[in-house]
Amino acid sequence: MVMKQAQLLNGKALAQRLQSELKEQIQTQNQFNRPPGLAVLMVGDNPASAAYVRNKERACTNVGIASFGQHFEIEVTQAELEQTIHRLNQDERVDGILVQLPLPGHLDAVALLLQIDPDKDADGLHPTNLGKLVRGEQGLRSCTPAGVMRLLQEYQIPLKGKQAVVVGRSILVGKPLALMLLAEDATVTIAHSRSQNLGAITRSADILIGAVGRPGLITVDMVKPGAVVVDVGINRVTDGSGSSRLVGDVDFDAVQNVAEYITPVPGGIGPMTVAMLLQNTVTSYLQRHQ
Ligand SMILES: Nc1nc2c(c(=O)[nH]1)N[C@@H](CN(C=O)c1ccc(C(=O)N[C@@H](CCC(=O)O)C(=O)O)cc1)CN2
Ligand SMILES: [Mg+2]
Repeated sequence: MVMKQAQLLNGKALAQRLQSELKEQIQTQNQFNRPPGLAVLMVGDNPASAAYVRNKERACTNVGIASFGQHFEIEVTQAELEQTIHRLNQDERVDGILVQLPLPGHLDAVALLLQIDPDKDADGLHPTNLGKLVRGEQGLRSCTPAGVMRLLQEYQIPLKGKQAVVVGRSILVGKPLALMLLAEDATVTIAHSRSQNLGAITRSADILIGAVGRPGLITVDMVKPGAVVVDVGINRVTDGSGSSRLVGDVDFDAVQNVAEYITPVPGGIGPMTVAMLLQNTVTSYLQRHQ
């Protein structure tokens, strides 16, 4: 039997297009006599975080957003970081501030995010912006879930009345994504690594999102034929020969034979996260001048 392969939801291509559009928008509008500005705060030397921060800063340069990022030694105190955020809140050149997560254990990320001016909250993680999402009001939206929604929209995936299952309940992805799907009239279930009968839940999904951070969590028997499968997991795994590669939470090779659409890792939601961050920064830039 010839199996029909799923169509790829190409986040990398869409992210590149969105970046080109933002670049043009920034070049042609430039109405405030300065470029938009983004400050990425990074603590310590976690190699994955350092790579993401480099990605973000490179993307800023590409589209014409000025970077005001700072890298701190792992010993930095909560007070020092809070002072930096307060200074950036006051800095007129800065439209977006984000704290790269995760932070080392001695720092309180929740308390830190609370210090960011909600109008400069490029990651959409301040309680004010999360509260606006819960209430269905406009506000800055978290980048990874916003990237998922934008990619689904691009491929005109119908959401209204559909069963969406989000596996993962993080504040960065699972919870906000569930609310965004709900706002589009999907019927939403949040499951997680402790859910009983996970396979039975995921098999009910027309739209299945893997967002736990565990390689191979979503196996082919857990996917309804014809489902749209979005893989938010980004896991670096090392194979027997010692070389490492990135995989998501979904067993891509098997699942692509039953799904209708699927996101690859890499090249799916990761690049969309960066594109949404740039977009949020430009949105703040425009709104701060209104
Ligand atoms: N403050 C935040 N921290 C973290 C977030 C976030 O949105 N805000 N998300 C993740 C990491 N992340 C951004 O920070 C991120 C992860 C991956 C990518 C990406 O483009 N991945 C590429 C592959 C890159 C590679 O080869 O290593 C892809 O998937 O194609 C961008 C951003 C945790 N922390
Ligand atoms: Mg992310």
